[in-house]
Amino acid sequence: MKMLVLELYNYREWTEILGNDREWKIQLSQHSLVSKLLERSSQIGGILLPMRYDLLLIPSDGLRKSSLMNLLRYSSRLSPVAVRACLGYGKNPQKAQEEGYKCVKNLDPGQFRLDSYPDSNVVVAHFDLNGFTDLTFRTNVYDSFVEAQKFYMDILSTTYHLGGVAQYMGGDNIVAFLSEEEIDQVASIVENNPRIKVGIGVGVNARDALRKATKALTEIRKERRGVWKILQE
Ligand SMILES: Nc1nc2c(ncn2[C@@H]2O[C@H](COP(=O)(O)OP(=O)(O)OP(=O)(O)O)[C@@H](O)[C@H]2O)c(=O)[nH]1
Repeated sequence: MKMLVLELYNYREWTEILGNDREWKIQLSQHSLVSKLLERSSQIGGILLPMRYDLLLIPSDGLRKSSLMNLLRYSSRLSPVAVRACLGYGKNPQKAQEEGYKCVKNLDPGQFRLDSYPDSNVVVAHFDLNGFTDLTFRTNVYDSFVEAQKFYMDILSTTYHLGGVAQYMGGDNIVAFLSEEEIDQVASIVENNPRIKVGIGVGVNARDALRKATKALTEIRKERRGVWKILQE
């Protein structure tokens, strides 16, 4: 599996020159950059996973090298600091990003390294809590946010051990990128927990897999049965 690792070089030093009244400026800069790179990565069939905001990931199986190179040049124009990036390759998303980060740390600012590797199918597990919006026991916004974050931590730690990379997507939605070998393990996660359901998508690239995972979730809702569903075609 392939994972593009982007690093905003010397990001801490940049934040410090903004002075004490900086947090709003950092948030503005980060969300603006993520928004533009999300759009560009989706246009080429991928998705941006913001992670720490100074270290960002793009699942890259099924994406053209030329498209990734154009995206990186674009990111350099937008970023407040130099960008360096490397395409990592490994047996699962976690190993791929690990290899990518090892490579990035040896690059000069502004340098990109996109070696050629074979493509794998992209597997996305889209997890969702049942009845999240209509649970009346919650008394305020913050309780629902805390519940969603607890759910995120549960999924993050479970999929971590499967070599996955998870990202909170808003509401009660968590997506995890995994290798095809781990699909059966995902099903067992939800079979033991009636509160959650998962749609699994297998695609030629991240956007295709995400679309199928969301479609699988929608079908589970319609059928109102089953806690997991896999869509591959
Ligand atoms: N990122 C993302 N957020 C979503 C999606 N669908 C809904 N949301 C958000 O998640 C919240 C919960 O939506 P749902 O999961 O559909 O609501 P629910 O009450 O859990 O309904 P069921 O899942 O059918 O039990 C919504 O208020 C939205 O904020 C999605 O596909 N992706």
